Amino acid sequence: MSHPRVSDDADLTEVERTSAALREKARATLGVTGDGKTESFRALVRKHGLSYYPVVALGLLFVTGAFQSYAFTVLTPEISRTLGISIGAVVGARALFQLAIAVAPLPIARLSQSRARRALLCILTGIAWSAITLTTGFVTSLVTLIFILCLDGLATGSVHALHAPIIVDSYPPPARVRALTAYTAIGTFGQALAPLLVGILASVAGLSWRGVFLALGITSLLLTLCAIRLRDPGYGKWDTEQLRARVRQEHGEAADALSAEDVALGFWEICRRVLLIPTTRRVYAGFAVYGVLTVPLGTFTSVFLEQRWNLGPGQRGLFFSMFFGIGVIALLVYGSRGERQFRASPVRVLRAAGFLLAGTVVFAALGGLMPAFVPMLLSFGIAGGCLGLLQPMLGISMLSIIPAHMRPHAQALAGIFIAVGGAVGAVLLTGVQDQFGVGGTMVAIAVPGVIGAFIIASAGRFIENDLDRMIDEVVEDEEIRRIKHSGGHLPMLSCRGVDFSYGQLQVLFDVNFTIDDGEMVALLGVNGAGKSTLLKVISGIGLPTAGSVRYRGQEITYLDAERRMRLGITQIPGGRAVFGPMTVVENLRSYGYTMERGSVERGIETCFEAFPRLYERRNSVASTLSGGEQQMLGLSKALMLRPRLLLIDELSLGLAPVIVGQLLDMVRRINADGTAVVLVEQSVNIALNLVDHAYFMEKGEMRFDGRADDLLARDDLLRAVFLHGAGAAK
Ligand SMILES: Nc1ncnc2c1ncn2[C@@H]1O[C@H](COP(=O)(O)OP(=O)(O)OP(=O)(O)O)[C@@H](O)[C@H]1O
Repeated sequence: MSHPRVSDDADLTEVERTSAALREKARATLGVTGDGKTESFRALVRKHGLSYYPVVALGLLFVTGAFQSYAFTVLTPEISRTLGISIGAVVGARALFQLAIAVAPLPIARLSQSRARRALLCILTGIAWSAITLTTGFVTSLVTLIFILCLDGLATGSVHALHAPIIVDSYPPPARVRALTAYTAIGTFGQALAPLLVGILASVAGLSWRGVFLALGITSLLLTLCAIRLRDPGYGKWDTEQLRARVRQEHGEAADALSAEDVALGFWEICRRVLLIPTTRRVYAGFAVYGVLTVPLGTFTSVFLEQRWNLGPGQRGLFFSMFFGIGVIALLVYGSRGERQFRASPVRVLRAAGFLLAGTVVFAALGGLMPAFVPMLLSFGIAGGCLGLLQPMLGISMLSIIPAHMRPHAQALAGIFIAVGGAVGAVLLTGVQDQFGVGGTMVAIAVPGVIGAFIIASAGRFIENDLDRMIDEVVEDEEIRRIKHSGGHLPMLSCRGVDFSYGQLQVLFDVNFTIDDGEMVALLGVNGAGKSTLLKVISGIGLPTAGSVRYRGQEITYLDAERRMRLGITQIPGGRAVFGPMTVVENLRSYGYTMERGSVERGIETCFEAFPRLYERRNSVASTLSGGEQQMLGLSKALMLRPRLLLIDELSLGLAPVIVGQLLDMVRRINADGTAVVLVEQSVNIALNLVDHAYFMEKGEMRFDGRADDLLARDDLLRAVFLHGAGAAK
């Protein structure tokens, strides 16, 4: 028999109780109070001894980032004439620029992953893009233009990855929407100022486009220097860390000095985890449409203004100033209203964002169709107002549901979606321009825009759930630390509230499962109940859509399968768990690829001692082995790796009783040597003979969790197994 179960899950029940008790307080800590009341921004800044500097400094960096881009937008016709390249080529070069912007945030997020040095990265990239803007004045061909634009795009990456997360970490949740809108307002003001400045430099000061870039480069450098005192506030100071403190308060404990866990997710694991959040996915779809709008549309609008309305660079500069200027006004007016909306419910913010996106495209299309100048200006003005509000609204919705240290990654991914939208938009709109002229491009933008608006508004359905999920994750994490610290018992592995879906098909529902060190448990249920899926969630082959997996007290829910294997979790999948075309020895060697050479050979010896039949067939190709021999080979993986936790899926299926007996003896031995075993079995008889503790699943839910003897008394559950004719002999 396996080791007796030490844990009665009381500690984990305590975690769930605390999570439930803290949820409302936690939501308030994250700024969602449900009442929509707000204190003034100034009062909040004073109360918490904060300053306006982060908003202003980052806003200035945002402004300088805009210079190069908008000088380009306004001067597109002149640049294309001087360099002798078509408008299509310029739009293509801009698409590459967007691609560079898209790629850049990823390494920037990576650089700030383990250490909070976001401010430093922002300043350095600010200096870099100032130098690049300056150099743009010396471009002589399409190739150098593309090169410069790509460099600029790479430097601009920090805006996407780091600015909003720094703002969010610099101010407490009740002030965040306003801090973010104020930052966006300063940046948008820069977007309004940049074209105006370009217009003035080009027409009033009479500079060529090259001169304009030189002047902007110097201005950009001076503004960047104003941000030099920016410091990183640290990750999650106002939210996730506050939530942790609340957990400790709940238990009347002082802040403890536990060290951080070392199962930190890697870069791609974080990206994958962010992409699993339903709200985030929809918001990203919205960002893609935002990219279609902002990237190529700016360039086409400039050409549209020249061709349709004969506007020179100065007048075009004025036009864009108006466009973004209205965005600034909208942001200033919206700031506190947005804060109230968010506090009442973030669903409202997302719905409003959907409307605004629809408004932007519809009014931009109308602007393209207007026969008279003033109505055209008015339409674009309204579009500018809507567009200005979009980014902070999408930004705050997304960042509020993502743990602090993952926010740069989330922003970086948003940048990619904007860029992909931009690139697709450039291709589509160039096609439309060829067919229907530049006015047609303005109208064409309405279609994807309205679709994007619906997608964003639909994210509202998920955001409340996703917010609670983040809260639960942090609270649970802190609870576990506390239990560990106070010497409470934690099971070796625990799955709490696990949901899992294959695409749209949900197959696990709120599943709880635990196993102790050295224990052997059975996981039973009819075909299709979700047993194999639960094993996949534990071993990391599948990632849950909700819930957590903890192993030796550490959260591993989103850790790669390979990393889990190195931590001691090994799965022997159901059916033929071998590499068919390889020989027995080659299969054994492949299991040991994480081990040292000497131990691999020793491990192979052990397997041959345990299964002499395998030794006889050592040079045979695995696909020619019998079912029982293949299972012996599969089980040898555990003998080689000596895992802490072994997950075995249907060892006995279709095998003769004598073979099953041999295999099970081996499982017993492995377990007796200290490996905990989860045995998924169709045969109730076999399973219950081996274990003290059993689980029973039905239709994706855990229907029984208790002593194996007690399960035998549950006819209601076991009858299902017998009716399915699953081979139970009891
Ligand atoms: N790759 C997949 N894609 C889509 N659906 C899947 C996939 N794998 C399993 N499913 C579905 O998920 C549900 C649970 O399957 P799972 O294999 O986890 O059940 P099980 O309890 O292990 O059953 P069995 O004992 O037959 O292996 C089933 O309805 C199955 O059809």
